[in-house]
Parts: sequence; structure tokens; C-alpha cells
Amino acid sequence: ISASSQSASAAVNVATNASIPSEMKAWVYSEYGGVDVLKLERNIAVPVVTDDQVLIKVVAAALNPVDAKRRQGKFKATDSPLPTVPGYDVAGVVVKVGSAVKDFKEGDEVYANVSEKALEGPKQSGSLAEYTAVEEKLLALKPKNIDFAQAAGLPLAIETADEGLVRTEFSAGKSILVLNGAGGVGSLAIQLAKHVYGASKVAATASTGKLELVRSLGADLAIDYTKENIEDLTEKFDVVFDAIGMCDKAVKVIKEGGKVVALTGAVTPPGFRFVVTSNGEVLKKLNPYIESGKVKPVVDPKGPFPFSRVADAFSYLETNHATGKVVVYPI
Ligand SMILES: NC(=O)C1=CN([C@@H]2O[C@H](COP(=O)(O)OP(=O)(O)OC[C@H]3O[C@@H](n4cnc5c(N)ncnc54)[C@H](OP(=O)(O)O)[C@@H]3O)[C@@H](O)[C@H]2O)C=CC1
Ligand SMILES: CC[C@H]1OC(C)=C(O)C1=O
Repeated sequence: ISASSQSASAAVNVATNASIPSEMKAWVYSEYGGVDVLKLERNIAVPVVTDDQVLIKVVAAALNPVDAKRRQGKFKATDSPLPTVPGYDVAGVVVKVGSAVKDFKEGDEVYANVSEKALEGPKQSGSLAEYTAVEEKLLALKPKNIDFAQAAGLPLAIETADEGLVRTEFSAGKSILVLNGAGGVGSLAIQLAKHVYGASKVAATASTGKLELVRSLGADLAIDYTKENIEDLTEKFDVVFDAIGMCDKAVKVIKEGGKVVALTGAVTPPGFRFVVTSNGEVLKKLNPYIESGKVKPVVDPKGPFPFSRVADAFSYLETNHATGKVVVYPI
């Protein structure tokens, strides 16, 4: 992949305004529903950048459960209008910059979560396309040591993991239990807690076949959720990071004064839920940990899925058993 990445950059580097087409290939749905509403169209308008945006030639994208939930109409009240080109996570090369853009230029290799608010007016034209337009404030330069496919799997998940740790005021010396440690967010929450925030102890739940993976990411204690119930744990934690929707059980295993942050599902006090905000500054803050190898992207080995197989990629993601990130590459 890294060789192709270099050729991808080289190929895109020659792209100039003159060579940017007006139409592109993109995955689109015009109605809410299952994966059957996804269509690969060939004549979708290439987004026109606003002053504060850059146009990215997409090299790789990644899927998130929110893409599926949005397509199912679960957030239609605050969604942008149909038809939708889905996709939050992108890695690619800048081919055009808006007049107010200061920190990026044509040829920059970048990555981002393209929608500042995941549920409130997310981008109508997202990353599952040949081009996408992204606000400068959401972007960061791609870490040098990972390829575009690996980078594409980071933005929304790592921003969510970091925001959950910040919102629970997680800090060095504290203990944390991550529920769903093998998923896209959990696999990064383990690493950030351990290798960035200095956790004294990281526990994580996963199924039998994924226990070794979560240990390799930094979990001191791997709990097999197919054999143990977390509410039976005698150990209590400073923070529980619920990435599966078990807040009612999570609140039973925190210390006095401990915190529970939930990503999905009903919330039981003192637990709370948040929706991730995209922010290039978070990616920039974490880039050194990625470039040092302390924090590694986890890409599901069933992928990367080629652009033509995006519907299959969603079907796999929606089994709720993907490991790490479902990546789409090449595009
Ligand atoms: N609020 C927000 O801003 C955000 C919310 N989310 C939400 O958080 C959740 C997790 O997202 P993400 O990490 O991308 O999801 P994933 O699709 O990556 O999660 C898949 C993983 O879930 C694991 N899993 C399934 N059931 C359980 C269980 N009972 N206990 C522990 N692990 C389990 C699977 O492991 P196995 O195969 O071993 O069962 C699999 O590895 C989703 O509901 C998503 O919508 C995500 C990002 C942002
Ligand atoms: C309300 C949580 C919702 O927001 C995101 C980004 C998800 O994945 C969700 O389930």
C-alpha cells in the first residue's frame, strides 16, 4: 500500500485546477434504507470549494457506524438534504485551496473527518467519492509513517476516543475500562489511555478471539464479554468508556466519584453521552504519537475494500463484528 500511496501522491500532484473534472464517481443514496439504497454513480458533481475549504482527491476512505445509522434515517431530523454521498473519514491529496485557506497547499497529503458535527448537518457530499471538500479547520497533514489506507481509518474514531477521555477528565495514574476494545473507537481509546494519557491500568472487553489484540494495544486486563459480565467485576475503575451501549452496567463498576462516558445507547446517571466534533487540531496533537508508533491504526484484515465494493464493506461493518476500521481503498 505504501508504494501505491507514493504513486497516488505523485499522480495527484500533477493535478491542477485545469485537470479537476466537473463530475466524478461517488457512492450515493437518494432515499433512507438498507445497503440496497447505495448506488455507485458516475456523474456526480465535484464539490466546489468555499473560501475556507480545500478540495481533496480522495485516496482512501473509512466507514463508521454513524454512516449506516444516518443512511437508515436515524438522524433524518438534523441530516443534510438527500441525495447523500456518505463517508466521514478521508485521506488524500489537496488539489485546490479556497481563497482564505492559510495552512494547506496543493499537493499536501491530508486526512480528516469531513463533518464538524456528525449528526447536525453532516456533509451532503462526503468521502466515499473521488473528490470531497473539507474546511481547513478539520484537516491535518497525514502522519508520515502510515499510508493513506491506514490514515483514513483514524479521524472520526480517534477524535471520538480523545474527546471521551477529555470529557471524563482522564489523566495520568487513573484506571479505565473500555467496553468494546476491539472496535474502531475502542482500539484507539485503549492506546490513547495507555500511551498518551498515562493510565495506571487499562481494562477492555472483547470476544475470545480478540483478547490478544486488545492486550497488544495496551490493555492490562482483557475481559471476554462472551464469558464474563462486567457488573460481576469486583474491581472498580476511575472511568468507563462505553463504546457498545451498556451504560446501565458501566455505572456499577466505577469508583466513588468515577465517570462513565457513553457513545451510544440509553444513558444511566452519572453516565453521559456526547457526539464527536471533528477538529484538525486534535489530529495535529496526536500526530507525534502516531508518527512515533505509540498509537497505531487498526485496519480490519477483511479490507481494505476496493471502491467498487463499498456496499459489501457496509454489510460487513453492519454485522457489528468488524475489528478496528473498515477501510475503502483504492478509490
Ligand atoms: N457518540 C459518538 O460521537 C460516536 C458514537 N459511536 C458509536 O459507538 C459504537 C462503537 O463504534 P465503533 O467502535 O466504530 O464500532 P465498531 O463497528 O468498530 O464495533 C465493532 C466491534 O464491536 C464489538 N462488540 C460487539 N458486541 C460487543 C459487546 N457486547 N461487548 C464488547 N464488544 C462488542 C465487536 O467485537 P466482536 O466481534 O468480538 O463481538 C467488534 O469488534 C457504535 O454504536 C457507534 O455508532 C462511534 C463513534 C462516535
Ligand atoms: C448519538 C450517537 C451517534 O453519534 C455517532 C457519531 C454515532 O456513531 C452514534 O451512534
